Amino acid sequence: MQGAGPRDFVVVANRLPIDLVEQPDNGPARWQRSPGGLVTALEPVLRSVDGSWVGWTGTAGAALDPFVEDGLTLHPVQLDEHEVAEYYEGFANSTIWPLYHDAVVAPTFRREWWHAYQQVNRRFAEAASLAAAPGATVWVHDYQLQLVPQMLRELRPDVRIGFFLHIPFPPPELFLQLPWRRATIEGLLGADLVGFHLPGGAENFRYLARRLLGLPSTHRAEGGLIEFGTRRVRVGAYPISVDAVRLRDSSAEASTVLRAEQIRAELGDPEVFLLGVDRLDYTKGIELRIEALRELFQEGVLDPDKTVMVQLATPSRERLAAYASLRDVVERVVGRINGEFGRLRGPVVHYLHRPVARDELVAMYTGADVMLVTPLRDGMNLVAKEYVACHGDGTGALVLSEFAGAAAELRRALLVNPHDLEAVKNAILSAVRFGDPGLTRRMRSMHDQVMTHDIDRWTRSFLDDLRTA
Ligand SMILES: O=P(O)(O)OC[C@H]1O[C@H](O[C@H]2O[C@H](CO)[C@@H](O)[C@H](O)[C@H]2O)[C@H](O)[C@@H](O)[C@@H]1O
Ligand SMILES: Cc1cn([C@@H]2O[C@H](COP(=O)(O)OP(=O)(O)O)[C@@H](O)[C@H]2O)c(=O)[nH]c1=O
Repeated sequence: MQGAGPRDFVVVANRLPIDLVEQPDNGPARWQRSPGGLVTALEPVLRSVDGSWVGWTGTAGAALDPFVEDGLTLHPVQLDEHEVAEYYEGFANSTIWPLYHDAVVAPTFRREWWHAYQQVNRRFAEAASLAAAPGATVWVHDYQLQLVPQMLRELRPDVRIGFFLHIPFPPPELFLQLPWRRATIEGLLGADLVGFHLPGGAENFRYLARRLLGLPSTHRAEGGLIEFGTRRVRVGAYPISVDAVRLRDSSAEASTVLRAEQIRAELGDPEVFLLGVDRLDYTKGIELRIEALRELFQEGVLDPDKTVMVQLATPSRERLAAYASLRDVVERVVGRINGEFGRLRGPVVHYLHRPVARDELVAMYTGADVMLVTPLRDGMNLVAKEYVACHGDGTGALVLSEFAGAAAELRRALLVNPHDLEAVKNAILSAVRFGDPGLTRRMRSMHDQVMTHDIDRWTRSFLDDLRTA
């Protein structure tokens, strides 16, 4: 293991894999795993190549020197309070995040947020430039850092730059609303390879490069490269995945199986155990799946005495009004269903508004009969793949929104349009037909898909293409 000096491989993402979290009692701040699928996916990648990771600590405050933590070399990027408000909460999460997720909440366009976004992207590019050895490969991630590829190329023409977008890349009619649309496409074109989860995102990007910048692409047969000045930028689809072997193996461990049984017992040994696992985000469709369950109880087609749902909802972007009001909505629907159908011995929906550790999560996946994944729009949704990886024996059922990137691969899930409440209800009813051989076949086929399309394959396919781009 080298120290914190320049490396041949550098990951650049908005967040480090660990966050510095203030303690409520004014105790010393503690490091804690950062939320979200990007960290789940990239941590094993970085460990396998002994590179370094450039990112923010999740807290406004003083600059920290690079350091090594749990075997990972981390280069913290500092943000002050103002930048957290304007770059992270503003441009990243109140402009780009809603715009790229079908505008399910109206995006806000503010010039001062854009200026903060440019300023912070420049800081990340400078930090990446310091962290990268001559000729290094630098892999930039996600919507918070779309300008970094171009800025880094200006600073370090010697490095190879990949960019991967973890959220959907929107259709042109939405993207064109962005006042800084040309600068955003130019920023991304600083990369040698721009990757998306789905072919549709790659197509949207090629179309916009042509329409906004007049840049032609080569024919598909020649790779659909965008010709940008003297360079050719490769664009492609690389659906991200999970550490499938590890999940399969840990779900089969005796301690996990025992914990899964204990969880069911703690829930009162229900006949049906439904599970939801999300960041508390308005894109995830949490409230609508609980409403579907309530209607099924109300109509008498599902028995609340024999059914329990666990909904995990990690706190996310809590200072933003859209997230605070979502929390109110979710807590209201949870209160309503429990008020109407709960018993003295326990609620029908157990709602945990805090992060849950990986081991406990794997035990929940293993024990749950039905996984409910109903986002209105989602780049991929690793939770769906994690559940499938934990059910190699063909047990379980997955209700999955058509609007999650994962639906493109998990075609044998019980696919639903999450805007159609009756469809969600029907899918839940199909999922609880235990003993139906059709359900077993579905789970086995999806398990094979996830085992053969895992995180290693994603990493290799992106980095191989970057190497030859
Ligand atoms: O850093 P936060 O603001 O707390 O948000 C957490 C992460 O959320 C998003 O994750 C996405 O990446 C997943 C892996 O590719 C994908 O499965 C999911 O559909 C996306 O929503 C976000 O893109 C990350 O940058 C955030 O760190
Ligand atoms: C609630 C919860 C989740 N996790 C892990 O977080 C990620 C979530 O990734 P996904 O792609 O589904 O969505 P976002 O990136 O959040 O948009 C997944 O790996 C979960 O296992 C967790 O570890 N603990 C939790 O409590």
